[in-house]
Amino acid sequence: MLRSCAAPLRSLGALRGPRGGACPPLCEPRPALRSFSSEKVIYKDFSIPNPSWSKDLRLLFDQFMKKCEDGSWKCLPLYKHGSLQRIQDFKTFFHDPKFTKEDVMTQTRLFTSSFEEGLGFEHAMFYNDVEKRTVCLFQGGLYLEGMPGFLHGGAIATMIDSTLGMSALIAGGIVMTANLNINFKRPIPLCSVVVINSQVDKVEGRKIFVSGNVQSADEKTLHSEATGLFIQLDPDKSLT
Ligand SMILES: CCCCCCCCCCCC(=O)SCCNC(=O)CCNC(=O)[C@H](O)C(C)(C)COP(=O)(O)OP(=O)(O)OC[C@H]1O[C@@H](n2cnc3c(N)ncnc32)[C@H](O)[C@@H]1OP(=O)(O)O
Repeated sequence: MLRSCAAPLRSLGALRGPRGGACPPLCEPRPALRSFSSEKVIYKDFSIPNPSWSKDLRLLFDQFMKKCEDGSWKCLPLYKHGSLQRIQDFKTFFHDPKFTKEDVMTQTRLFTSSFEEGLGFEHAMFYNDVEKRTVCLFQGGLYLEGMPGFLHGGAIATMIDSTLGMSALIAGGIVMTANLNINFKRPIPLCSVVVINSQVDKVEGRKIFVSGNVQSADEKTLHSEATGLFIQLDPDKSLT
């Protein structure tokens, strides 16, 4: 029997905005309670400003929060373990305890949320349902260095994958990246703030085509352009 795992993110209650009641005032911690087996664990939402955020990042964040007020944009929560419902969906349909045991699963962390404050991927994501666009505000920290003083290409690719992936995830439920193409056009200085834009271009069956770019906060520099193909997972197929 085909089990549907393609519930759009919005119907899973993971999107939040001031009107929706889930986005609390700026700069307040937004803890979430998740139960894992019989254990209750408190998770912190990492998409809120912290002291490592530069003025530019705070300014952009505030601008996007303002856009959330009329409901056109939603801020997306970021936990060390990813979107809670998505985790459960993936686990239900695709996690194989043969490869990763339950006790190990309790210790995992979402890659982009695994650095200490300010040293890694400081970011916040916003989504516009009408335009099918996801925007990520990203400040890459000191531990993401590639060439001296600049961000590592892999770190840039990670955030592009995450942002384009979020667009695909919202459109198609549980997806994985099948293909990601990036043209790196200008390097990104460490600790600077960039805006990653992404939108769903086309959906063909289980294939979700997404494109995007990375721009400086003042929109004067185009750092990268990217396209991605994300595949909606088939619950009748094993991943391994
Ligand atoms: C900040 C925190 C936020 C958190 C936000 C998090 C967002 C998530 C972003 C991170 C996601 C990742 O990095 S995921 C990690 C990296 N990705 C992976 O490890 C995936 C490894 N690959 C796979 O497991 C598999 O190839 C799949 C699941 C992608 C597809 O396998 P499948 O389900 O068997 O599908 P399959 O039948 O092969 O293909 C379905 C259709 O897609 C086409 N297709 C498949 N692959 C390709 C391809 N590379 N290029 C072109 N076309 C392709 C096929 O031709 C077919 O077309 P047609 O015949 O139907 O026309």
